[in-house]
Amino acid sequence: MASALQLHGVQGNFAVALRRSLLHCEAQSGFAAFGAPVCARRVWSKRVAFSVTCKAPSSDVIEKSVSESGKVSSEGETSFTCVMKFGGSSVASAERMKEVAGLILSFPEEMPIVVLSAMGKTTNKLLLAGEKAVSCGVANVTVDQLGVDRSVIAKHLEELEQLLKGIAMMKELTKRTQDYLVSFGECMSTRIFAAYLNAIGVKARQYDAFEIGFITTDDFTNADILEATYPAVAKRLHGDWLSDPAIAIVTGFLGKARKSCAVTTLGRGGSDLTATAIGKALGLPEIQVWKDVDGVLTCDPNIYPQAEPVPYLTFDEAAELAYFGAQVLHPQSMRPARESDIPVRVKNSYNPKAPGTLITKARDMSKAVLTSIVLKRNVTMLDIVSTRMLGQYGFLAKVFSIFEELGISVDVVATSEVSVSLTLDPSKLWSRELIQQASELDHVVEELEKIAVVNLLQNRSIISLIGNVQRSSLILEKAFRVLRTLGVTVQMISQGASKVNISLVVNDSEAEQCVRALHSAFFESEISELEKGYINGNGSVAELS
Ligand SMILES: Nc1ncnc2c1ncn2[C@@H]1O[C@H](COP(=O)(O)OP(=O)(O)O)[C@@H](O)[C@H]1O
Ligand SMILES: N[C@@H](CC(=O)OP(=O)(O)O)C(=O)O
Repeated sequence: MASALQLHGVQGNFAVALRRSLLHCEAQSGFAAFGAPVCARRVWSKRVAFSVTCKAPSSDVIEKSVSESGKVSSEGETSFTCVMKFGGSSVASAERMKEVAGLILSFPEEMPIVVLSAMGKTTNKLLLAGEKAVSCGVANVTVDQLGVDRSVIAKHLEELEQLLKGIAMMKELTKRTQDYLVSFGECMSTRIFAAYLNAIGVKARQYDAFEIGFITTDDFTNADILEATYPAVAKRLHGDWLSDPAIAIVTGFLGKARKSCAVTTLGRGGSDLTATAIGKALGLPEIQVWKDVDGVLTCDPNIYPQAEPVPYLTFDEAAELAYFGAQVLHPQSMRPARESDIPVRVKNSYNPKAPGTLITKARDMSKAVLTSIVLKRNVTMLDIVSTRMLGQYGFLAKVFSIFEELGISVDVVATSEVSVSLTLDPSKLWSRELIQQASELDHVVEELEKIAVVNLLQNRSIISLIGNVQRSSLILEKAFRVLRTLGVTVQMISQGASKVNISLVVNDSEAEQCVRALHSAFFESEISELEKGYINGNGSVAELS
């Protein structure tokens, strides 16, 4: 290992620290304004050959676990330089896979660990196939188009067929079986991609996450990664690299349940979390998530196509944005990156030159007001008013203990001495089902009615204003002027717990119009004078009445 360090003339620890501080400077100073962050990466890569081995921040963990295997020196070095995650939209077809391969190879200085999602909408198709117990058949076509031998996935296609027959016979699809079923999507996309890289002469090795140490809870369809994952994954990837270097192609989204040892999934969009977890495990200098948009945008482009990329975000902003419904990032994906302080770059695989979004621990907030607007639809809200007199202590404790007993998580909360309004989290599959199951909601209400008068309000939306809450007066003043103009009544507001988010609850039917008008007011300077008008659904400006 020492020879690698001598060869490049850079001490591993120093290399990581230097690259991190460059990224930090970029976030603090808006360095990207002088050129895309990718340019900064290239400059850096030229100055310091980036195949340099580097000591990872979590090296104490790696050091211990890997040295136990006798495969690595006590330095705990790794030669992977970054993790690159490509989502379903990036690898939707054979053509796209070729482009992604070209993109990876366009960074010759990088030795990436590549995390892949299932191709295109495969996960949805598998879920549908599970429901209908019929086959989806997308993978065979791709294999032929890439010139990859069908044997690469033949075993999986056979198994999948058997599984679907079994489901059809049993007429039952449990969450555990559902996870096993959708795992075929990632298992096949990674095998196809690795085979393609090898076929074009680039050495690649495929890994199933559940075979290399991704240990999770047994919460099928929404499992959490357990701490034991990090040393295990580091040991395996690192050890393999040392004995036989190759680009690693890892299945996103999947894990292995600690108790049952069955395949689990990390919740929809979970490959982002796989990528950040690998970044943390190996202490890599950067985590890249490649999407089909130019980074994290000022709002969902499906609601408002004029949404703009946000160049810099903090982990806190990104986590809040993801938690409150921005599909672009998995809700838990920022956790490993934040814990190990590894920058995350969100890039567009369809437009690699676009700078994307750089997510770091801190950024220059001196000019920041609003960063992004996020909408979470189909939320259930509860107004709970104590039946006791004023000054009743223990009321909130009782309310929340009921939610704890019933295993329901709560999003936004606003309280007074004798009442509490809150929204129920629809992001987890089980709670989505819960919300749909009137009988279970009735049960919640029944329990709460023992201590309070309860009003159940459905079809609500949470609009989250992510940004600099230090400027909350300005944000609220602007936001409420917009909403007043639209004639929208805000049913709940929450600010305080989070330093980067103000949440407003409105009716579902009004929410999209509110987001468009708020976007116009906060992000489009030429029409930001609220008094002048507001943005209609089609993007035109309407006069105020
Ligand atoms: N604030 C936002 N910024 C960027 N994209 C968003 C935002 N909100 C919603 N999206 C949607 O998220 C999509 C990207 O996320 P996702 O589909 O999970 O990507 P991938 O499958 O490539 O990982 C975009 O195509 C866009 O439609
Ligand atoms: N394929 C899984 C996991 C994933 O992360 O997908 P994507 O990266 O395409 O959002 C899903 O559709 O949820």
